[in-house]
Amino acid sequence: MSKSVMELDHRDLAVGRPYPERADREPAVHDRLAEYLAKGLIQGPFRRLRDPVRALMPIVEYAAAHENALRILSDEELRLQASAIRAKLRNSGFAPPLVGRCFALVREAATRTIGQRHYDVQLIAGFGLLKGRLVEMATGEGKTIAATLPAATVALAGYPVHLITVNDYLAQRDAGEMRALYEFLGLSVGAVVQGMSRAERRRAYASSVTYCTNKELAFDYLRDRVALTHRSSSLHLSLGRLRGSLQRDEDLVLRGLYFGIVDEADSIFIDEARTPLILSSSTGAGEERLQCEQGLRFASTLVAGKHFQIDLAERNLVLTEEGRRELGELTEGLQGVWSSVRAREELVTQALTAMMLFNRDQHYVVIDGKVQIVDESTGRVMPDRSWERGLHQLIEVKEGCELTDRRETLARITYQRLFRRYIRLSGMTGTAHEVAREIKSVYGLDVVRIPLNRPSQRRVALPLVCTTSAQKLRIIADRVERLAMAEGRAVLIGTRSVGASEEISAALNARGIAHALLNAKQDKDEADVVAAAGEPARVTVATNMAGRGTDIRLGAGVAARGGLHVILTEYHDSRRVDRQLFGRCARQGDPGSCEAIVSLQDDLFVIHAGGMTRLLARLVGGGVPIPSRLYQPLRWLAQFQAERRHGYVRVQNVKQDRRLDRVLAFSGRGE
Ligand SMILES: Nc1ncnc2c1ncn2[C@@H]1O[C@H](COP(=O)(O)OP(=O)(O)OP(=O)(O)O)[C@@H](O)[C@H]1O
Repeated sequence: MSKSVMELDHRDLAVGRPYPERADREPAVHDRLAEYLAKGLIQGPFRRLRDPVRALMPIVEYAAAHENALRILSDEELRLQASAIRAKLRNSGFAPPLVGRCFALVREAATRTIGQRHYDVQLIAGFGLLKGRLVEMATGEGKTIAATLPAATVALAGYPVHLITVNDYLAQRDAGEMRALYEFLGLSVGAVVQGMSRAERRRAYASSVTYCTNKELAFDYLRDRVALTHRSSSLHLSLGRLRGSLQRDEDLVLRGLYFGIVDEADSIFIDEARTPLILSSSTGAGEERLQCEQGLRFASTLVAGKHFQIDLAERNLVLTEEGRRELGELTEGLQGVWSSVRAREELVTQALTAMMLFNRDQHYVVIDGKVQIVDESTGRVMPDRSWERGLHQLIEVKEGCELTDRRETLARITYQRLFRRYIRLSGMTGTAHEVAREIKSVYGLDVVRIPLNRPSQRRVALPLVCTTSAQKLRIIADRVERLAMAEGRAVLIGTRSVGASEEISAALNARGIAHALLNAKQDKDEADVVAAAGEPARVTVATNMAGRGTDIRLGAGVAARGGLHVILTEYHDSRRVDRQLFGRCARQGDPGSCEAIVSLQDDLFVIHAGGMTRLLARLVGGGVPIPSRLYQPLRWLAQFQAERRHGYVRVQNVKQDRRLDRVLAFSGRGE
């Protein structure tokens, strides 16, 4: 039976293969049965007695034992300690007493370089990460610094470490803020972000610790897979390297998948795991523009409900029998793609999808005459990505843009499969327990909840549910006027789409309320906008770009006035994402408050709980909303339905992956 991630010790990291990664095989049925029985019969009765946090606590004592001795050393002597511990880690592995000593060293180095001393709870979290757990640390509890403990320990032992996060801003910020610490210990740091050349990427991945995003990592890995498949086998790779004939540096960018620490792990493991990553190459636009224009023209003559059915919740669209007949008549006598029944139905279905299911400033933005996809979970544009099967070109024609070339798939992978290939994987997030079961079954990671460093002072107000969007905008503007203008607090308003952020911005402008806007279209000054968001009377309107990971520091006097106030203007498909937005306030024991001001016209309610929403709208009429728990069942139902649908897509993704795996194994190809 293959070892689980938790059972590995440092020797497992020292695999001698040229491109180390874990073989990604489904466990055999008898192995799964044995594991199930062992858990149920042996561990089951004692489960309640086992406290996963308690098992990690001894690390605090081990580290404390070295603290005084390290504190009196000069910088030079401390650096010598760091180089002395390298060989020990390499030879004796990650035994808790040695890890404790290493953590004490990193803690002392952090105090001297970045002016922050790891809290005890951060040592516990760091040890959990080193052991391959998914640690749940509440928002703002300092995951960035906690991750430096296992990252530096594994890097000192000589193995490459990847710190994977959700966007370029965070990858760059974290690498920049932690650089002095790593360099003090004799380690190098790299960051991989969009737009970097292969040589720059290779240099960054050659560093001891590399900060990167899930997307950059996945595409770099896919490119390596393609390069590797072009060689006859990994045997060839080893022989080539032995002979020195293989120019490894020319075609591979990564050094394999050793130790991966995934930040915002629920977002990457769950929310982003609905779409497989596809590496494609250009095949030339050719006749496409004309076809797309014809497709959109035919599509616009078809009638919803009669010629096609739309399912907004599933984001799905199908032609009816009548629609097919109508299309046959419309295209009668036409040549090329229109003469094939299958091809024309596919093209017109995609044209309808482009028209009905993809909205500008929600699913994409048009910047410099180009259609750019907006990632719904992070609120950011993804300039290198395009939709498949002609959809991207149809949207370009719909928006009157230049047509980009059609793409052909070269390789594909799901996040589920990619991350299982790390020899040791761990993760951290503020919001994991809702999805702990899925994370355990798909990635093999146990969730450990880390206690707070200081009690939270966050005040969560009851939600306010307005009847209409217009009423919602009015109430939000009132609230901002009172909290920011009159009381001088900092206010962050979170929206779900670029369009919604612009609507709120317009409503604030109409009242003369100065504010900063941060969305996929205005992301140039992101670091400056975030840096100023905690200043007195500052108002910031942002999409999810300012959701996860963003650390808003309070300006002078703001804490005394109540801290940052966060307004959520639309519930997300998942409660976890709502909690992430609320987590921007009241960090590290600061004061802060948050509330939801939403409307019965929000997409989440209309699409996923339409019946209940209409009923409530009738009952309430157009009255002034009062904060209430009354709407909780509506929120619960809508988010439950949305999550259930996303869960279904993820399961299908994993199944398709397994099917592809079997087919590719049969045909002898890698990916
Ligand atoms: N040990 C420490 N000493 C001093 N300041 C700290 C310490 N740990 C964290 N902080 C500060 O706390 C703030 C929050 O840290 P960080 O952004 O890493 O939290 P987080 O857990 O990643 O939050 P989120 O869940 O929102 O991503 C930062 O300003 C950071 O500098």
